Amino acid sequence: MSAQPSCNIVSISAIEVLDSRGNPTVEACVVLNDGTSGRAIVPSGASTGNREAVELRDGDLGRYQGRGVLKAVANINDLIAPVLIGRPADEQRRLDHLMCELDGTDNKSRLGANAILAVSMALTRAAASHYRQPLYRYLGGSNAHLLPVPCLNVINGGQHASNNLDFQEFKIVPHHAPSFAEAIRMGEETFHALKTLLAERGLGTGIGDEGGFAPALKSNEQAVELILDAIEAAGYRPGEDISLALDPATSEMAEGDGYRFSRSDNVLRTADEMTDLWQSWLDRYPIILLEDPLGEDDWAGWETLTRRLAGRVELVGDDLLCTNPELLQRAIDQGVANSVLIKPNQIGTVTETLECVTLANRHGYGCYLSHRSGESEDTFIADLAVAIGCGHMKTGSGCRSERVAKFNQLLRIENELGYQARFAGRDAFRTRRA
Ligand SMILES: C=C(OP(=O)(O)O)C(=O)O
Ligand SMILES: [Mg+2]
Repeated sequence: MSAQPSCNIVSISAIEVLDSRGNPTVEACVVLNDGTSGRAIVPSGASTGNREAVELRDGDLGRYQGRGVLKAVANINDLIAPVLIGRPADEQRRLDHLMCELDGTDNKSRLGANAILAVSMALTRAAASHYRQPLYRYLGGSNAHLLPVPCLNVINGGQHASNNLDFQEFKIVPHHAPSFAEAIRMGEETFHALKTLLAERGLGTGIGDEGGFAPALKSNEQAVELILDAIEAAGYRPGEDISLALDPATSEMAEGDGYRFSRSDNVLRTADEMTDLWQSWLDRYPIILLEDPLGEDDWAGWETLTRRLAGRVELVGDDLLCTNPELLQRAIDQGVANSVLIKPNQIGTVTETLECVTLANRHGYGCYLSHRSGESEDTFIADLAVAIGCGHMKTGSGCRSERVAKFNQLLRIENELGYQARFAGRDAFRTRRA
């Protein structure tokens, strides 16, 4: 029997590249002694949670209005590379741990979560390439077979558009499909039907950061009603074939103890009034997932909301939980939410992302995988979705290449898996109490 050739790291390098908003971000490249390599680009959020790991920006260097990432790039080239070179790339947990130790802070503010994650993801890719395995199989093993339900963000508001919608994401969820490919087709047909309908009604068809339309509308409700009309116009049944998911990103609306809808009616609502509002929306509309229905500091409000609504809808903590196992443990202990949003750059390593997924699985919480509003052509999260079998993911809408890249990667994976592939469907969504 021949010995397995080693996969020692021979070089790690980084450069500044651009994200989908035209802002700089970090790309890392890891090369191994067998000649294989891995490359990864980190994304960037706009409506970020306060407890996210720190994205290091240059701030005062006069480039890109302070948004440059040359410090993060230098941290990879000068600080991380010397520590990791010579070590085996398939020791992901050890290497991620070493980077965290080298950083030495609770929130990765010294090296930058953007620096650490770029290397962490590039290491995974390099190791997968060394073992000649697709990324989803290297990460997920032989059980990686479940294709996620795509949640397409077809109307953008909040921090992702400069219109008058308070809520950030209005998504369609094509769950009644035999395959991922068919679900994407249903989603894109509805997206195009929505474009036609907006144009017919004299509404704008320009798009927001995540590729959804960003029209000026009378109310948040009107966005939902337009989408329901579009689903029917495309020939599908709202709630049966295609349901709705919302991310109102309410941390952005928090004011004192309440939430101000400053873009529409300007009313300040209490947490209880917000919960009443969501309950009335659940009564009226086929919504199966609500993300950040209350703000990141409103744990008391979340407890009540979870008691009232977790039996009816998936309640996802994004800003509240920040892909952070410690915050997720608190949610589990307090009976808050029944699902966690998974964004690798909120926590900063592949290892800690997988730890958060494991914790969620152990306690019956859903894992809802997510892109960021500032994305790139990197498709790591598409493979990650299949690897962890999370069953549902959001990655924007189908007219921006950085979002389409993820759909296309999932189409490739489904095709490659052939008869082994299974589409998650509606069962992927939690409707149970925490
Ligand atoms: C994807 C999101 O937006 P951002 O990347 O701006 O945080 C979100 O809030 O879920
Ligand atoms: Mg969110």
